[in-house]
Amino acid sequence: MAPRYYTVTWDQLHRDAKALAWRLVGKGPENGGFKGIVAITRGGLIPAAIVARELDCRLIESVSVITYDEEKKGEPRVAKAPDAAGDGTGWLVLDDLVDTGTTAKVVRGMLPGAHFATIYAKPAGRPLVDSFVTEVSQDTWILFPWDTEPQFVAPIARTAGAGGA
Ligand SMILES: O=P(O)(O)OC[C@H]1O[C@H](OP(=O)(O)OP(=O)(O)O)[C@H](O)[C@@H]1O
Ligand code: HPA
Ligand SMILES: [Mg+2]
Repeated sequence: MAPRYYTVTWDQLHRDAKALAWRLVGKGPENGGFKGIVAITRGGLIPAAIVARELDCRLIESVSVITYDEEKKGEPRVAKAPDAAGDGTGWLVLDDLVDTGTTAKVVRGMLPGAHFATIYAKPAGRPLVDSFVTEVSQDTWILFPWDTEPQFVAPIARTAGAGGA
């Protein structure tokens, strides 16, 4: 069956990232706010930039998890560890979405003390996140604005084989 696509525009991403920030404000070291944000590259970078601005947070760390290699499909590899975040206690980890949970499992293993948040969550990965905004079905592929661009589509009349006026 063809996958369902959920297209997210820049406007929608900004709105959803701010909705996530609303859920996170007032959380973190006993309400004083998080020590810092760990962005999971690359998809978490833009959400982290938006949430950092809304939470007035200026300490940003990153972690790079590569979940496939040419040789071994699906073996997650940590290309850059989030050294500044220690065990994650008092830190907020951000990603764009959780799908199977593979990435989240690896990052939670490194940062067990962190609050883990994503903008979008699919059912399989949902148990791994502490906060998220929108659930999408497992068979939906989210198209992010950084992966897409508006393009020309022919008028229906031309694609339906009918002659135009
Ligand atoms: O729950 P999972 O099945 O692990 O899928 C979710 C992860 O997949 C995507 O990243 P990807 O690995 O494509 O790398 P990128 O963020 O650098 O594009 C997305 O940004 C999440 O990090
Ligand atoms: N969309 C984009 N990237 C992804 C997805 C998705 O639904 N799942 C895992 N990586
Ligand atoms: Mg990613």
